[in-house]
Order: sequence, then C-alpha cells, then structure tokens
Amino acid sequence: MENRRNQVVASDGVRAMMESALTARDRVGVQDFVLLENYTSEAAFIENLRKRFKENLIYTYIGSVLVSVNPYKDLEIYTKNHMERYRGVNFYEVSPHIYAVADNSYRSMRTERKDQCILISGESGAGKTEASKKILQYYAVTCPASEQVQTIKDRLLQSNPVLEAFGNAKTLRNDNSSRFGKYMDIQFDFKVRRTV
Ligand SMILES: Nc1ncnc2c1ncn2[C@@H]1O[C@H](COP(=O)(O)OP(=O)(O)OP(=O)(O)O)[C@@H](O)[C@H]1O
Repeated sequence: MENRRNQVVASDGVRAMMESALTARDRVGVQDFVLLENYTSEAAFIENLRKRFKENLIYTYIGSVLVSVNPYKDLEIYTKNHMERYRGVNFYEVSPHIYAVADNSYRSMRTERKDQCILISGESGAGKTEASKKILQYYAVTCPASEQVQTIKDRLLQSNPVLEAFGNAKTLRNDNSSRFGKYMDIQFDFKVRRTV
C-alpha cells in the first residue's frame, strides 16, 4: 500500500515536472526548430521565433544552423561568464548562442585538423557585422596567445572602427550599414594549445 502511494506520488511529481516543462515550452518555444511538431509550417516557425524573441531569446537552432534575431538593445549575454559557459561544451548542452557556433568551429578545426568556415548571411540590419564581432571577441578571450599574438588580436578588434569609418554609411535600414562585403581569415598556430 505504502509502495503504491509512493508510486502515485512519484507519478504526480513527474506529471508536475512535465506540465511545467510544457508550460515553459509554451512560453519560450523550442530552442531548435527541428523540435517543432509542425516543423514544415512557416507560421509555426515564425510563432516560435516570436515567442523566443519576447523572452529576449534571440538565438534558435535549426540543427547546426543558428538563427539570430536582432534585439536592437544590449542584452547581458556576451559577458566573460557567458564565454566560459560555452567553452569546450557540446553544441546542444547549452542554450543556442553565437559563442556555441564559434566554439564548435574551433574544436572541429582542432579535432578534424581542417579549416572551418562560418557563413553569416541576412538582410541589411540583421546583425551580421555584430555577429562577426562577437565571434572575434570570443576567440580573443578564449584562445591562448603569446604576447605577440595578443597584440595582433587587439589590433584586429580595433581595426573594425577604422574599416567602418571608411566603409559604412547610414541607410534607411541601418544607421551603421557596411557598404562592403567582409571576408575574415583567422589563422591559428597549432603549437599554442587551449585546454578544452
Ligand atoms: N546582437 C546584438 N545585440 C544588440 N544589438 C545588435 C545586435 N546585433 C545588431 N545589433 C544592432 O543592430 C545594428 C545593425 O547591426 P549590423 O550592423 O550588424 O547589421 P548588418 O547585418 O551587418 O547590416 P548591413 O548589411 O547593413 O551592414 C547594430 O549597429 C546594433 O545597434
């Protein structure tokens, strides 16, 4: 009898947990579009994006692709603590983030010993330039560097405003629109190791 009561309590507990997970899912949507029940529906896609955006969750995966919505405000999601949280951690263990993409590419480069490419695309004002800066900042903070490399890292980050001064302009869509395409090539020295 006692056992049966425990079982009932346990299943009540599980039910409560499932219900709260479902409520959370209703509120913030799913963090990977492939988890949508109606994953071929554009309306369901947009609705999921909208729910997450309302909760300041600007990143969502489609498998290994990251979808990002420009928040047009500063979110506290780019701190050093956040960088540490994504460092060396598997893609799906933490919530979607541009740092997860950056870290995954870095680790793939090391384990597969192959060049990696991060392609950022979107309409004007979508946040491509900001995303590329976040990636650079992530590598600057989390990758090991000799003093000489550190200087180069700093210069690389500081080169952005100079490039923007010459190549950016205010448009109807974006106050700081890049009027040029950007190709960045980051070279890593395999002798300098990061503990992942
Ligand atoms: N992750 C973000 N957090 C906060 N604000 C952002 C973010 N991404 C973009 N923004 C804001 O949106 C503005 C436009 O972003 P950005 O210049 O990166 O767009 P873009 O896609 O590179 O546009 P374009 O193609 O016109 O150059 C930024 O100046 C910034 O104010």
